[in-house]
Amino acid sequence: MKIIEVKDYNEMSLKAAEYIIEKVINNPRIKLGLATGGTPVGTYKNLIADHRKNGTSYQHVTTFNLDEYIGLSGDNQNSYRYFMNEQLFNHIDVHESKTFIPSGIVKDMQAECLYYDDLIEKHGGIDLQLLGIGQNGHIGFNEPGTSFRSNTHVVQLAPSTIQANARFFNNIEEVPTKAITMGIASILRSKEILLLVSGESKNDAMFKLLNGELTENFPASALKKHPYVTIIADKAAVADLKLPC
Ligand SMILES: O=P(O)(O)OC[C@H]1O[C@](O)(CO)[C@@H](O)[C@@H]1O
Repeated sequence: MKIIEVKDYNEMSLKAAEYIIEKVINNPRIKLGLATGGTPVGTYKNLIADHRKNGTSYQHVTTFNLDEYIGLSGDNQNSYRYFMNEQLFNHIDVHESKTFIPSGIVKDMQAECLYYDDLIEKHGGIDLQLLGIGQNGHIGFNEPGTSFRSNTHVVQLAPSTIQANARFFNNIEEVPTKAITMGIASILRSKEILLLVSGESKNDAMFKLLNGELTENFPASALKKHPYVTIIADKAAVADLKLPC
């Protein structure tokens, strides 16, 4: 794992955007794996600013998001489809038909899970997967205890995740308790992974990621098995941690 330490959230967001832009310029047909949550918002802002200023085009780019809440349709303001439209897709020239997010409202969720992994595979796989990390080490919505062999699946969200994500809802009761997420194996099939980590609240997760063992009790530790992982972490996230040189 390569670790890039930066000053703060803004620098992390800028560096991450530069990283992605370079990949898009080098491969205009790139398949990007995208994430939601607070962490990538600044990165998306920088991608939009660059698109407006320098004209980086996403016309031929295909995107796959990690996860979606069960029960929320795309026009629900708390759905991840809505989030992605608002935070990125509506502001760049990506084709809507090339932006994929698992559906949280179809009747047959098992079929949707199989379909999503299949869809990614049919597109030749994800070239670059952007990730955030939960305080409990979740990646996507893969909570502690998730099998490293998991493909896209339906999950029961951990109380700590519901609590952490309640800030986006009117009250905690509105936070869905289930989600559909790419599994750990689905994520690890990406050719390259870019993990963003910011803030003191992620310090403990960073410590476990760098110093802890490979264990399904800490989902992000699966990233140790991947040959091409870059982490961009800010000072608060790595404070007092010994970083490998
Ligand atoms: O970026 P945040 O809001 O801290 O969330 C961390 C992770 O948890 C999730 O919100 C749950 O999937 C991810 O989207 C995100 O990467």
